[in-house]
Amino acid sequence: MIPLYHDLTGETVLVFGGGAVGARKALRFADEARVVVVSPAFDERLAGAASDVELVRAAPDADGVRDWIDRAAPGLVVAATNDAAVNAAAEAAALDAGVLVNRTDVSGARTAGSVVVPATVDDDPVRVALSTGGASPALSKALRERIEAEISGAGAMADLSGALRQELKDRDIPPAERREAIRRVVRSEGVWKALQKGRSYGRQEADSVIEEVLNR
Ligand SMILES: C[C@@]1(CC(=O)O)c2cc3[nH]c(cc4nc(cc5[nH]c(cc(n2)[C@H]1CCC(=O)O)[C@@](C)(CC(=O)O)[C@@H]5CCC(=O)O)C(CC(=O)O)=C4CCC(=O)O)c(CCC(=O)O)c3CC(=O)O
Ligand SMILES: NC(=O)C1=CN([C@@H]2O[C@H](COP(=O)(O)OP(=O)(O)OC[C@H]3O[C@@H](n4cnc5c(N)ncnc54)[C@H](O)[C@@H]3O)[C@@H](O)[C@H]2O)C=CC1
Repeated sequence: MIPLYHDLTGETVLVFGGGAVGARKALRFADEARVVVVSPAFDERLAGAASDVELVRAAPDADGVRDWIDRAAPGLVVAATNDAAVNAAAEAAALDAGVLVNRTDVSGARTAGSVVVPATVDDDPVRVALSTGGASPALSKALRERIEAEISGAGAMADLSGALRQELKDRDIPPAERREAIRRVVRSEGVWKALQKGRSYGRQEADSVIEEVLNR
């Protein structure tokens, strides 16, 4: 499996099963996509939340699942019921329709078009995705918690170094120096520390790192 980042803006994600797992996936995808959950019952996190998730009370059988996929024209189907036959039908129908599918009740062998949801750490615009290839989701979660602590502040660093990188380009600094300067900024403990106090402190510290490289 090759990890890719997929923009689901403007797409529909169709989730079968509104239990704990269906709810978790639905709320995750609702950050970006339109989400529809089809299920006879809903986890309280879905039922309670005044969220953007559309709840449809129904318990389609294998054929019904196919109809739902045809009508909703989703970009991604999530099979998260506690009925393996319904999940299998959702997977088959999605693959027939050329739609990506996340089967939540199986690990291991995947077919083309089937996707796994990784554990993620988000510090916008930085995003880490982590998978164990389905071997141990609990380990994905544990590693995610470690990485969360490890990369705290990465979003601010991405914003700052992204801006500096553009400024150096605009100043026509030769590529080799530009790269060296940016590489030093993102590795500088001083800049990371200063950024915790605020962007302008980080900026000041980064400027001195950059000047040191440019004045060599
Ligand atoms: C294959 C995959 C398919 C998919 O869902 O995409 C899948 C499958 C299964 N998960 C199961 C169980 C658990 N899943 C979690 C947690 C997460 N599971 C997630 C992803 C994935 N789970 C995909 C592989 C990811 C990878 O490659 O590592 C995460 C990362 C993302 C998310 O779901 O949001 C999220 C952590 C999010 C976070 O916190 O960051 C926990 C931990 C807990 O609940 O504390 C447990 C209980 C402990 C355990 O069993 O490990 C079972 C057995 C069910 C049963 O026993 O009946 C199956 C089916 C099977 O194994 O057959
Ligand atoms: N991928 C993951 O991270 C994990 C996956 N699982 C697997 O995911 C599945 C779901 O787990 P939970 O949410 O904990 O179970 P759950 O029992 O809490 O939820 C299942 C939901 O599916 C609904 N449902 C039943 N028949 C349906 C149908 N025909 N159409 C639509 N919805 C239907 C039920 O009403 C219920 O709301 C289980 O099979 C489990 O093995 C479990 C834990 C983690």
